[in-house]
Amino acid sequence: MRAEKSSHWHIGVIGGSGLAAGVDLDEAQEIAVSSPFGEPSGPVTTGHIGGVRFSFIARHGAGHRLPPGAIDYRANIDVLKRCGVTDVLALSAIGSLREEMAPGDFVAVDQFIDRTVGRRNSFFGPGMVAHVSLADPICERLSRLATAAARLAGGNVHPAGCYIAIDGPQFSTRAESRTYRQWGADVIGMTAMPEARLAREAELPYALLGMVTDYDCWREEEAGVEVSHILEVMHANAELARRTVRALAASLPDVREPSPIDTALEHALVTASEARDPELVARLDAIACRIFGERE
Ligand SMILES: CSC[C@H]1O[C@H](OP(=O)(O)O)[C@H](O)[C@@H]1O
Ligand SMILES: Nc1ncnc2[nH]cnc12
Repeated sequence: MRAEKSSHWHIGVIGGSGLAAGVDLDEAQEIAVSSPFGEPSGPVTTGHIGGVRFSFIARHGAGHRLPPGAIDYRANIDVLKRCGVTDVLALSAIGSLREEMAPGDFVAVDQFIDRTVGRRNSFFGPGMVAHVSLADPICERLSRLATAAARLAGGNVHPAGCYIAIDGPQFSTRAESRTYRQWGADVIGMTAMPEARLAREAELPYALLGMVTDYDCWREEEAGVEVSHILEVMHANAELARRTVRALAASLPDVREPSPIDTALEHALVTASEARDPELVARLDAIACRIFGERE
């Protein structure tokens, strides 16, 4: 028998731009957790809301120190997993590529187009190869719960949307913005990839609530997006994000039923035992604890 996840929820919240102050947790404790994959964006704040455990990490670090390309997404996911997180809710500022997704709205992202390059996008590699499925990159259950919570908190929520991840740090050109619309992308950001890929490899159900801050630059008659505007919108909406997290805590079922994502690595590992790199396997002690805790 492989170790099962606990039947208690432990939600990891990744707070994006304008949300570094975190969520209000009871008996909050800040802990520095280290990762064999690198330097996480900062400490993890762990605590609870009404009996549900939450752990929070600020994606860009305290004071928004890190640009999207310098965030160690692997370390962030690894430390959340080490803290015992069962599910991850990511909160992000997003640009809208659709008229109907207006600034101030939430979008519960359900698909991605990944245009990022050169970011470390896997925990696996030579000596331990894994191919997880990413057809449905978002946990439908957590996304549904988060959507309902954001509505209860007073948000206008679009229940689906395709997020295109760009490297940045520059915003897009008008030609790119128009192209992404033609590709079927609904919203744009710089951080959800490889974050969502890595959460899947870590067997962590992942949902992304984006808060629309701008219309990027595809509306020809308007000036392109400016970061000062994005941060203004996010600061104005930070309380809505915090209320959403509280509403989520109140609405989670008492018992966390297992998710198929809890066993995403089950048939994904392809490297024969004798061909495995022991050093890499050791680094996977948290990410693949369910597998290696038993076999190695
Ligand atoms: C500060 S504006 C651009 C910045 O905001 C978004 O970050 P996050 O997803 O962490 O909220 C966007 O992806 C860019 O990194
Ligand atoms: N227009 C935009 N492009 C990329 N990332 C964003 N984050 C918020 N708005 C954005």
